[in-house]
Amino acid sequence: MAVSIHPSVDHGIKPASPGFSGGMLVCKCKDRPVKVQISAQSAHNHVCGCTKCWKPDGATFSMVAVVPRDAVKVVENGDKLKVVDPSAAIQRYACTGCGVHMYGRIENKDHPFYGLDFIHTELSSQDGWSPPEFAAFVSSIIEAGTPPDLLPAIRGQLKGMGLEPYDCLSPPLMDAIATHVAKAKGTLAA
Ligand SMILES: N[C@@H](CCC(=O)N[C@@H](CS)C(=O)NCC(=O)O)C(=O)O
Ligand SMILES: [Zn+2]
Ligand SMILES: [Zn+2]
Repeated sequence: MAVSIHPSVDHGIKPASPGFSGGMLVCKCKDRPVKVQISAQSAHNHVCGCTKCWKPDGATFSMVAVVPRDAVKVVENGDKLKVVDPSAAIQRYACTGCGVHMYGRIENKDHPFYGLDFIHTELSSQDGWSPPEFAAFVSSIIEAGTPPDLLPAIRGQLKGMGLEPYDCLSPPLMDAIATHVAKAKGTLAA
């Protein structure tokens, strides 16, 4: 039986709208919801199976994308936000009322993804965000409680949806990380 990958992809993946330039992320609190204004189209959207990324109820994967950090502005009820794990590379700001992660920020200037914030575009009622392109950290769903013997079928399900499964990030993103590291070490090919 097919699992729910994520509610935003289970019934088809919506395409990006040309010229789309952002929207409002809203948490799930009825009272005083946290609102975060995003003033850019998302990039590198993907589903992530890791245990750290926020997943809606019933979903096996999170859906997560990046935007430039200066395109992220907390506009309402930011007093409800708290960093989930201050020791993580990505500081995930979660609503203390409903538990939803509103954005994730990297403060380490040497990190390959410094300057990009992580967001869950499903928290916005606007259509037109860039769609997920691949599935990351697929094997990590086992750590979150998925039976290991379901993995071959889940990888097949992801492929059938056009979300190529990887057990880390996609090859272009892994190459970008390695290029950053090689530059820092002085080993990048000329
Ligand atoms: N197997 C681990 C993988 C965690 C992991 O490395 N997640 C990736 C993808 S979001 C990452 O970049 N994490 C950095 C961080 O959480 O700060 C888990 O599921 O907890
Ligand atoms: Zn909330
Ligand atoms: Zn993740």
